[in-house]
Amino acid sequence: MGKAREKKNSKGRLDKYYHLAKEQGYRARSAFKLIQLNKKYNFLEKSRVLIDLCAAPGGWLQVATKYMPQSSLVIGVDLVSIKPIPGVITFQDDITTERCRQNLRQEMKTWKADVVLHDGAPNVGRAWVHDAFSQSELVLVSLKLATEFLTKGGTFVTKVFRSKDYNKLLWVFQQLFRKVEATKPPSSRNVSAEIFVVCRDFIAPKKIDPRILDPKAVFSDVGAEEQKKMTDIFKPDKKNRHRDGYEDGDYTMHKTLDVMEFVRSNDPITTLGSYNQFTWNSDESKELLKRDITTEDVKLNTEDLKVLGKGDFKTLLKWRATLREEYKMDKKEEQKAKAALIEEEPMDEDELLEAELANLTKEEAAKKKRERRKANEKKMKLIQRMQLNMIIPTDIALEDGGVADEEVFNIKKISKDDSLAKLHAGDMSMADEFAEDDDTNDIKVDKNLRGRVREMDMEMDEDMDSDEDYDRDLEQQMDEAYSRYKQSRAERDAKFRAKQARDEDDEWNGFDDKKRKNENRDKTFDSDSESSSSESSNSESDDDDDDSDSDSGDENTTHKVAKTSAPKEKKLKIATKSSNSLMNDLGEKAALSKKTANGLTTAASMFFDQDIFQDVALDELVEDEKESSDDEEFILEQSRKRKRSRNDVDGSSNGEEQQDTESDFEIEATEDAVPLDEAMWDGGEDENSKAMKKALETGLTTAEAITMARQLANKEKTIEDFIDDGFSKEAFRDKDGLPEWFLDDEKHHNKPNLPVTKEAMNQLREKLKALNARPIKKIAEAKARKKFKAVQRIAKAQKKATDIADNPDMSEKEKAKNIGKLLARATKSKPKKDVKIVVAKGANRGVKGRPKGVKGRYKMVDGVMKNERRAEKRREKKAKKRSGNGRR
Ligand SMILES: C[S@@+](CC[C@H](N)C(=O)[O-])C[C@H]1O[C@@H](n2cnc3c(N)ncnc32)[C@H](O)[C@@H]1O
Repeated sequence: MGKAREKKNSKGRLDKYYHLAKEQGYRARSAFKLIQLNKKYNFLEKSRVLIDLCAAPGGWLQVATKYMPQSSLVIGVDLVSIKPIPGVITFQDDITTERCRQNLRQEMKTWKADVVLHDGAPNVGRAWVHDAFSQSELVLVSLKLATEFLTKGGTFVTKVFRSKDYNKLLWVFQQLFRKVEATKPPSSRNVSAEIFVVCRDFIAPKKIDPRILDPKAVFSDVGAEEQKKMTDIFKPDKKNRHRDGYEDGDYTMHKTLDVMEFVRSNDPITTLGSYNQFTWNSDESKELLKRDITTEDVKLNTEDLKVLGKGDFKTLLKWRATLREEYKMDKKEEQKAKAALIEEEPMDEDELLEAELANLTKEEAAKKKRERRKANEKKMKLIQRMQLNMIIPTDIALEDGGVADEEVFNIKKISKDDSLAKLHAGDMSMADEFAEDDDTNDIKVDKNLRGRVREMDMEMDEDMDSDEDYDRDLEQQMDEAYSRYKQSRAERDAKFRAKQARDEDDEWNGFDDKKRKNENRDKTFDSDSESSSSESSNSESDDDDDDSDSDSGDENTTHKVAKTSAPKEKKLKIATKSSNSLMNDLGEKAALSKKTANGLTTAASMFFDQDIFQDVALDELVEDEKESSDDEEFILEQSRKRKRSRNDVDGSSNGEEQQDTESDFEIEATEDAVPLDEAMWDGGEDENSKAMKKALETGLTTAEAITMARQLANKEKTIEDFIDDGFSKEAFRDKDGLPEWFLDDEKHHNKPNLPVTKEAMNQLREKLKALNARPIKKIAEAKARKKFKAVQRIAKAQKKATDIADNPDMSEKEKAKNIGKLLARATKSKPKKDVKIVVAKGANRGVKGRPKGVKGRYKMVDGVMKNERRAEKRREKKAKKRSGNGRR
C-alpha cells in the first residue's frame, strides 16, 4: 500500500485538488474543473436541464446538482455504472451507440437541455471495444448528441486534447455556437494536454450538414494526402499500408490511367503517385507506342508504377517532357494562361491612362502635402521667432530676398545718382529720404508679411482640415476598438459585467448628462416678483429663461429671499426642483454657463459669492458697474446672508452686521421647504429623498458620510466648508466631446480624496460586525413563528385551565392535577417525527416510490451517501475535538 501511495505521489497525482475533493466529498478531483469553468462562464446557475455524457464516477454531476437551481433535471451517462446521486438520473451506456441516444430521448421526454457536458476520454484497457474511437471522435459524437438535445442558446462544454484535430474541432464548434472559447482551468494539470472548450449560445440550426459531425469528413486531410503521395514516389522503398481505408466513393485498389492523360496532366508527380498502371489503349497512346522515344524501358515502367524506383520515374518524366515539347503543350498552356489573364483583366487604354493619372494625382497630392507641412513648420518657427523679437519683419523680407538688398544697399545706384556725393557733402535730406524710404519699405514689408501670413493661415487651415479628418478617423477607430475591448471583456469577465450593470443603474450624472441638463433647467435662478409687481420685475429679470418659469410650478422646496431695500420691492427666490443643492449645481456645466439676471453666468455669480469678494470685490463691482442690476445686489446679499448664518453657527455673530443684514433680507420658507442641510444631499429630488430616507432608516453607511457627520457635529466644519470643498479642478471640467475610453480611464484613476477618519472606519466596522452577528432573516422568521405558536398554545391551555378551575364537579385535587398536565403539555414542544433511513441495496435497489415494508416517514440513501454521512460525522467529531484542545 505504501508503495502504491508513493507511486501516486511521485506522479504528483495527490495534489491539493485531490485533497480538496476528498475533504468536500466530491467523487473525483475533476469536480473542480467544472467548478472553475462555471465560475468563469456562469452556466450552471441559470440552467434547469443538464446532460453529462461520460459522467462516471459523478464528480461533475455532484457539482451540477449543487450549483443548479433545486429540482433541476440532471442526467448522467457513462460506460461504467455511476453510484446514485440524490436528484440525478444515471444510466450505463456507450454514448456512441443508438441505444444511448434512445435512452436519453426517453429520459428527456419533451425537455431540451440548457447544458451538455462531456468530459470523456477513451478508456484504454477497460472499454477495450471502444479504443478505436479517438478522443476527437468521442468529442464529435458528444457534439452530435448535444445538437439533438440542446436548446437554442444552450451551452456545450467539452474536453479536447491538443492534437492535429484540435483546430478542426474548433471550426466545427464555431459553425454551431456563437461563442466558442478554449480554456484550461487551474485544476487541470499542466502536464495534461487536455483543454476545455466552452461553446455558448447554440445557434440551433434547422438543418445541420451531416458532414460537419462526421469524423471522416471533419478529420480528413486532403492536402497532406496529396503531399504524401508526392513524396512517396521518390521514396518507393518505404511502403505504407492503407491505414486510412479507401477514398470516399472509390473502393478499387488497382487504378489505371491512359498514358496520354499522364502526358497531358499538369501535375505529373501526383499522377505517378496516384495510379498503379498507365495503359496504351487510346488511339493517341497507340500512336505513341510506335515512336522511337517510347523505349522498352518506358513501356515496362508503365506496367506497374508501384514498383518503380527513382530512376524509373525520372525516365517516365523525361519521356513526358520530350513529348510535351514536341507537341508544344507547355507553350499552349502558357498562352492559355495568358489568354485567361487578358480575359480576366480587360483594360482599355483610356482606363489605363485614367488609372495612371489617378495614381499620379494621388502621389502629387501626397507630395504637396508633405511640402506644405514642411513649409508650415518653417513658417511657424519664423512666427515664433518674430514673437520672441528675435527677428524683425524686414529680416524675413531680406531672408526671402523680397525687398532686394540691392535696393537698400545698392552703392552703385547711389553713386550713380550722386547720392553718395551728396551724403559726403552733408546733405542730410538724402538721409531723410532714405529714412522715409525705410518707412515705406517697412510698410511694404508689413503688407507683404500680412499677405503671407494670411496665405499661410489658409494653407494651414487646409492642412488642418486634412489633419482633422485624420484625427477624427483615428478617434473613431479608437472608440470602436475601445467598445470592442469592452464587449470582449464583458464576455470574459463577470466582475466587469457586474460593474457595467452597476454603472448603468447608477450612472454618474456628470456635467453634460442630458437628464441632469433637463433637471438643471428647472434649477435656474428664478427672478419672480410677487403678484403685485410681477410685470415690472419680470421685465428686469431674465426674461429669456422660459424654462425656469415654466417649471416653477413643480417646485418641491423653495427658498425665497426677499430684498426689501430694492427699489421695486423685488423678491428673488432660488427654486430648486430636484435638489436645492448648490453642490449639485457645481457640476452642471450647462447651469454654470447660463446667464443669471445680473448678466453674469451662474458660475461667475458663484465665484463672486465667495467670502473674499464679500466686502470688497462685489461692492466695487456694484459701484463700477453703473447699470448693475438688482440681481447683483442679490448675490452680494446672499453672500452676507451666508456669512451671517456661519456667524450664527459659531455663536460669534457681530451685532451690527446682523442688524444690517436683517434689515435687508428675510428668508421665507415655503410650506414644504426642507432645511438647508437636507438640501445638501447629492442627487436629484427622488434620489435626494431616497438617500435621506435610507440614512434615517439604516444610519450612515459609508465612512465618508460618517466622517462628514462627525465634522459637522463637532463644528469642525460647516456646510459652507463642504460646499467650498466641492470646488475642485473636477468641478468645472468640460467632458464634451471627450472619447469614452478617456473618460472611463479618468473615472478609474482620477478619484477625489474623500475625507475618511480612522474613527469613522472603526464605527462602520463595528456596525457591520453587529449586522453579521444578527441571525439571517429565515432563521429569525422561523424563531418568531415558533415563539408565536408557543404563546398561542399557552393561551389555549390557560383558557382550558380556567374552565377546569370553574368546573364545580371536580375536586380541588383533580383540578390541580389536570391543570398541571395541561400546562406541561402546552410548554413541551412536540417531538420530531422519526425519519426512517432506507439503504438502496438488495431488494431496495432501484426501487421507485415507497420500498416494501416501510411505514411512516422515510429517506432513501445509497451506500455512498451513508459512507459520506459517516465521513461527515467523523469530520465534525474531529473538528470538535480539535477546538476543545485549542481551548484547553
Ligand atoms: C475523466 S472520466 C469523467 C469524469 C467525470 N467528469 C467526473 O467528474 O466524475 C471519463 C469517463 O469517460 C467515460 N467514457 C469513455 N468513453 C465512453 C463512451 N464511449 N461512452 C460513455 N462513457 C465513456 C469513461 O468511462 C470515464 O468514466
